[in-house]
Amino acid sequence: MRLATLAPAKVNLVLRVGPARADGYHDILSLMVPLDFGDGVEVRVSAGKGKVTCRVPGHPDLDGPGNLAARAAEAFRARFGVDRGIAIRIEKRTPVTAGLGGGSSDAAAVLRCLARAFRIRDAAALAEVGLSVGSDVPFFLGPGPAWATGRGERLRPADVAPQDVVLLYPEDPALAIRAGDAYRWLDASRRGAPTPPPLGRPRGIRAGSFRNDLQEPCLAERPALSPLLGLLVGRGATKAIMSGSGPTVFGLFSSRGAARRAAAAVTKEDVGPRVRVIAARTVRRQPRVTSWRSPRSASSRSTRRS
Ligand SMILES: C[C@](O)(CO)[C@H](O)COP(=O)(O)OP(=O)(O)OC[C@H]1O[C@@H](n2ccc(N)nc2=O)[C@H](O)[C@@H]1O
Ligand SMILES: Nc1ncnc2c1ncn2[C@@H]1O[C@H](COP(=O)(O)OP(=O)(O)OP(=O)(O)O)[C@@H](O)[C@H]1O
Repeated sequence: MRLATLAPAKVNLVLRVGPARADGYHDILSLMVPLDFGDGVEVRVSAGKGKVTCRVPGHPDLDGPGNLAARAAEAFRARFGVDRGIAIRIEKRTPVTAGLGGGSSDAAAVLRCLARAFRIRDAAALAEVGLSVGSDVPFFLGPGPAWATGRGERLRPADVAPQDVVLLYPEDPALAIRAGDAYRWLDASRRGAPTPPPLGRPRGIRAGSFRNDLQEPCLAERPALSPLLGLLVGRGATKAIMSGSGPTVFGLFSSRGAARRAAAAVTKEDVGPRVRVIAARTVRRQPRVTSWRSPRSASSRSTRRS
């Protein structure tokens, strides 16, 4: 059986971060929204016993068992007692280590495909498997925009009208930021400072309240990101913030046309040759899974949508 879906990138419109917990993670309050671009993920389930394999054409560093998508498939097999072979192929379009949740989304896409293939309807068990792979994975298993609390695994759907955004992703590896470092820098910046106010609860969805607590410490460590935020505002963004643990920054625009014009107006002279500019839109729903069965096992419906 062959299944395919899109693994959307995400932005955090709000990311508030509490103090470090005893387990090393932080409680967050985040408004997470999928985008209309991302990776293509294909999963082939063999008829008999087999291994998990993972290929990412053009990204040999992401091939193999260490890929979050492969780890999700292994965790799925262990949790649901599956021993069939699973071959994963990822068409990588989302920038890597960008703060756009690419790896987590690939992992969730594989879990969505496998849940469909093995008729798993226990959403809580699937979310647990996802969380064992990463804090952002449960969000990508959900239906769409959501307020995330806890480590990111407690989700409440949010009604977010499509937002037009321009992303600026600096490709220079010296600017990459690992999520653990971003949280550590925040903790260090808060040492000796007054205790931050409690995280509060999900609130109304207003551009004025969009903010990211990881931004300030990340800009202190990566000063080259500050001009990118200024540039987005200079090109008409109503607000510009960093996504997740960065280094991607994004600006919000009043329409798709305004976002496209702003993206086209950002030149290499403005940002240098190594900043990728992407005009995108937030979406209300995660993409669907499509499946094909081999002719022998096919029922009367050869292509179905969930
Ligand atoms: C920055 C965000 O992308 C916002 O959505 C997420 O909080 C990070 O999610 P992720 O990349 O899936 O992160 P994980 O792989 O679970 O964790 C990587 C590291 O980030 C830190 N981490 C992550 C999530 C969280 N709520 N608190 C943390 O302190 C921990 O040091 C952890 O070891
Ligand atoms: N399928 C995958 N796609 C991208 N990165 C992956 C994948 N599998 C493993 N990785 C590794 O995971 C790390 C984080 O990559 P990813 O692109 O998910 O970061 P991110 O966008 O910053 O994530 P987040 O926003 O969830 O913190 C990278 O070091 C990368 O090598």
